[in-house]
Amino acid sequence: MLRLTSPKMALDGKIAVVTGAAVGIGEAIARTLLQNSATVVLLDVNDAAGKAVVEDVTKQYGEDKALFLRCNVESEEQIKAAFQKTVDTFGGIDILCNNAGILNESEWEKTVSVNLLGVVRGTYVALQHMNKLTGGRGGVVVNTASMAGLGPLVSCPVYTATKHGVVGFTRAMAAASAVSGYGVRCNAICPHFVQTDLITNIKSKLGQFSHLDDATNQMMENTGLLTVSEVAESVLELVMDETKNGDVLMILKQGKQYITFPSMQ
Ligand SMILES: NC(=O)c1ccc[n+]([C@@H]2O[C@H](COP(=O)([O-])OP(=O)(O)OC[C@H]3O[C@@H](n4cnc5c(N)ncnc54)[C@H](O)[C@@H]3O)[C@@H](O)[C@H]2O)c1
Ligand SMILES: CCCCC[C@H](O)CC\C=C/C=C/C=C/[C@@H](O)[C@@H](O)CCCC(=O)O
Repeated sequence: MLRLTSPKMALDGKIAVVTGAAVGIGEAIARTLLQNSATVVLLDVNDAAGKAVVEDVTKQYGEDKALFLRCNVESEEQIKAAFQKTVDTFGGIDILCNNAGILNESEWEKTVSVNLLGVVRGTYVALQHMNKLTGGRGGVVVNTASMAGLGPLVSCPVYTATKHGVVGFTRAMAAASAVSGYGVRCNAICPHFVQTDLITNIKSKLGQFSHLDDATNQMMENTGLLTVSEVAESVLELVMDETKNGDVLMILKQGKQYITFPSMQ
């Protein structure tokens, strides 16, 4: 295939928004998209860390390639403002990575609000800008689910529910978009355990299920930990491969695999 640009230029001119981008998987996603020439807007509630990432990547990729905006994905108002600022500043949105997420089985309603409702809010507001039927130029949404979106994590029933919801919402949105002609692809990643802040001090996050932390820790020991870069590379694959819509990519230490779901026909 004749490449008109180098692979690293593949996202030149594309505008990406990444939620939960200040640290962890989201930061790695943002950096990987920047490495591939996208312009990236980083959204997070951690101002200090988010601004530090932008300061660092600006040295590497130049001015006007990255912007941090404080945005709590629990707030539709803040999401609308951040996305409008993105469009006003850079001219549109081509890529959305709904990545922000927490694990807290005590504050389980907050976990639902961030992990599931935040993905719905982000997708619906982004569609107002990306949908070809309403003046957008199409694009792709990649949602960060989890292996806990494919099977139960015994110590985190609500977290598990949110991630199952992200997988189901992603697949349904992909189908709705394809049938409606929105021109927006929707995919999800399901990583196993990744070395980030989210998996530190697990016992303190399990609430009434804290007595089950041994089971989870044992699973973690058995499987090993993914790096954030390994996860970000999978997000890049789903962004770049325009054949991917409604796809769910499971990411394990020993490799990655697209999930096949039972046919509804
Ligand atoms: N670490 C893992 O083992 C693992 C595995 C699979 C999936 N995930 C998922 O990956 C995503 C990122 O998690 P991580 O491991 O990088 O965690 P992390 O705690 O290192 O980073 C999460 C980021 O999201 C931000 N955030 C939290 N609540 C927010 C909100 N309301 N609005 C905006 N930003 C918010 C945090 O400030 C932080 O910067 C989450 O959705 C998580 O469920 C994590
Ligand atoms: C308490 C830590 C929470 C980390 C949450 C992250 O999203 C990472 C989730 C990682 C692994 C989840 C594994 C879920 C496994 C279940 O699907 C189940 O199949 C496991 C049953 C035991 C087994 O079959 O090995």
